[in-house]
Amino acid sequence: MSLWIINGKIWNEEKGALQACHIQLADGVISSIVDGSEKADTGNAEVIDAEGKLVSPGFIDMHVHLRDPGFEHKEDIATGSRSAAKGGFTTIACMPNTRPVIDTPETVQYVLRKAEKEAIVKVLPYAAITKNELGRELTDFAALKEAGAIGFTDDGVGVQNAQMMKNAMALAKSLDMPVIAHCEDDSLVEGAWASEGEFSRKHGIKGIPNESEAIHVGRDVLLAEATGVHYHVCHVSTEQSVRLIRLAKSVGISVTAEVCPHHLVLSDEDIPGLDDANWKMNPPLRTPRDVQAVIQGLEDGTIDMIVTDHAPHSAEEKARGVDLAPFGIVGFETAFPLLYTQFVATGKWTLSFLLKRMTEDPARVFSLNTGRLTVGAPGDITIVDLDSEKEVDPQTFLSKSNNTPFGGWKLQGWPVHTIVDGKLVWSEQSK
Ligand SMILES: NC(=O)N[C@@H](CC(=O)O)C(=O)O
Ligand SMILES: [Zn+2]
Ligand SMILES: [Zn+2]
Repeated sequence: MSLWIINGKIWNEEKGALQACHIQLADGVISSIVDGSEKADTGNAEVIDAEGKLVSPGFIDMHVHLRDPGFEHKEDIATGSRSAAKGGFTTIACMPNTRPVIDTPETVQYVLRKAEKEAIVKVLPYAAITKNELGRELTDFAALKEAGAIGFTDDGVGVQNAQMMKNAMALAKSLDMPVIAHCEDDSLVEGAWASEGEFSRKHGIKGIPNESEAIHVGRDVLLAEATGVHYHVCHVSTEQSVRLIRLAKSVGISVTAEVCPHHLVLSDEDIPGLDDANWKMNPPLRTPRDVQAVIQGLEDGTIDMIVTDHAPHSAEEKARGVDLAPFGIVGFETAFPLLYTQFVATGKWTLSFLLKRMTEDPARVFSLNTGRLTVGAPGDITIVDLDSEKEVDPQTFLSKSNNTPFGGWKLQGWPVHTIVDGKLVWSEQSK
């Protein structure tokens, strides 16, 4: 079976421009790329007429929450994967803060088997650093790796004990596996949900200080230096963290980092008030100065990639009020149009800059065999209508949850087809 994508446009790096082309996919891989001025010999193959739309490597999201097992009222592997496909993602890496926590080989296998049966995109599971993410006892890293985990993280909470983190890093290093860290010192955060800044001052509420994140980043880059592990920082949100990662990279420490669309686009000063928990996420929206610093960090290569941290929660849970509602927002179905509209359509970034942070760079950092459009590469492709403009309507999300602060935003550049291993898995027309 072969599939042709005709009349699309791919980014040509040398020319710094989009170039017309036809792409053939066969046996799951990209089998030929033909210049758009030539005629594609499609024979009796299935054909997608991309009509001048962007043909990109499928987006890769190395930080997502699929909530399966245990919290399937928020999301499950099937719906999470459909939501991802609609956002143009073809590979997603899911976090272990499920119930049970993904801390045994059996649970890793559960995720992989269910993904094999029900997911329409590639799902890569992380396993927990500590049992039940309680920070007390390391999991069996060797067995978890053997079962198919791609890295270790206690995302959702920070590893509070430095010796525990150092032991985890040494063990991960011996297995050639990365440690992925949610950086948060609990003692500095207690009871707060918004950042220390204009918003917390105006409303007279306790703020989360920037050091709560950066103190772990500083500790961990030193531990990464001591152990030699590949250390990856989750959802970087502060100026201080960016500074520490930049310094660590400059002295050759093996550190990489990610940032979320919401931390690039929103600050605490955008939070409308105290009655909408769709503005509550972890890390919190920081000050405009931090937003500028994470943008700068991404632009100068300190931060390697963009991830959504897709964190679905039910409407009922989010309606409990800002103090009681869980932290987190969904991200798959708004990520690309949000960043395209804010940074590419405004001329701040080139299209290729954005695409690389969502394709090539995560693939490079996590050694994934995908993320590029070359003959022989897996047929993971996203087709985007860069001209289409649409309002974000959370009610139309394929995710089970619709906890987003971006409802009603008018955005440009919506994915229209998603192809995984040469197979069309989602189309705008099919909804
Ligand atoms: N980001 C969030 O606000 N929430 C995440 C946990 C996490 O990513 O730390 C969740 O699991 O809901
Ligand atoms: Zn986290
Ligand atoms: Zn997360």
